[in-house]
Amino acid sequence: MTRPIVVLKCGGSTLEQLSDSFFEGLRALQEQGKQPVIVHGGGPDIQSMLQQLDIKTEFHDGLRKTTEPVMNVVEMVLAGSVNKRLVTRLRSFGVDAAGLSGCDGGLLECKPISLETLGLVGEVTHVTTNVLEALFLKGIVPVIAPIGVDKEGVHYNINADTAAAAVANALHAEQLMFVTDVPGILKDDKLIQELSISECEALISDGTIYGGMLPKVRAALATLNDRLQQVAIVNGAMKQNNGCIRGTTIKRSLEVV
Ligand SMILES: Nc1ncnc2c1ncn2[C@@H]1O[C@H](COP(=O)(O)OP(=O)(O)O)[C@@H](O)[C@H]1O
Ligand SMILES: CC(=O)N[C@@H](CCC(=O)OP(=O)(O)O)C(=O)O
Repeated sequence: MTRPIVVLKCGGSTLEQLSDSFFEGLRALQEQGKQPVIVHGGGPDIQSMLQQLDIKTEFHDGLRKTTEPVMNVVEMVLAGSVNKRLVTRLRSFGVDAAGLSGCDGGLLECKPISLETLGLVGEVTHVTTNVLEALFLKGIVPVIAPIGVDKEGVHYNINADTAAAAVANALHAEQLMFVTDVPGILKDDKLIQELSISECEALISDGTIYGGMLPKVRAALATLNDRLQQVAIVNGAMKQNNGCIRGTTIKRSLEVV
């Protein structure tokens, strides 16, 4: 029997600020018999490398238009430096972790969203979980860079929030948490602790939820199901209180405790 799966998406905005208690909390999860899986972003690191190389990029609806030269940088940064830095930090806290990208073991199969508008940006069509299951047997925490591969072997750039949601769905995760650089969903600078699906939709419509928060909330809404009744958005830099970080919980039904 596989342990209950907890998928944590660590945003590029927060990777360098992750608190010691975040890593201690992760170790505590393992000690409680849970199997953490990490999917990470790396938007700011990609941006800075593209600037150093003087390669221009543009965004459409929060997604980076990915030409071939951009893709080379995205893969180098995400599957290379960001992934390995995170694995090293986890291991320094006694969490046995191994890094992989969505190409390894055919983990994230994808197809282009729109070659014309977005270039090599992929949407996940299938998650091949074999390689993850092999790591689970050894109690290793997979650390996944959101690079996908299509049937022809072409590599794609996948938004890390949507990659995390696809992984959570495929693994029938018990918990999905988006770890980011804000305390949760804010309205007029105040944290909203709980939201229903319809309240989220209203906050998207009135522009309260915008930019980088949009793919997180959309991914959360797409992932809620009978098994996964709630999704959390939390700040990775905050000190945890008894393994628990306050943030926003998006609930399928507000009656769920
Ligand atoms: N209602 C909101 N509450 C909080 N943050 C929001 C909201 N709407 C948009 N944001 C933005 O979303 C950002 C988080 O998304 P992003 O920068 O993509 O982070 P990550 O790298 O963690 O995915 C916040 O820093 C904030 O600028
Ligand atoms: C298609 C697309 O936009 N991909 C993202 C992948 C990284 C990511 O999602 O990183 P964050 O979680 O830090 O935002 C990008 O190129 O920036």
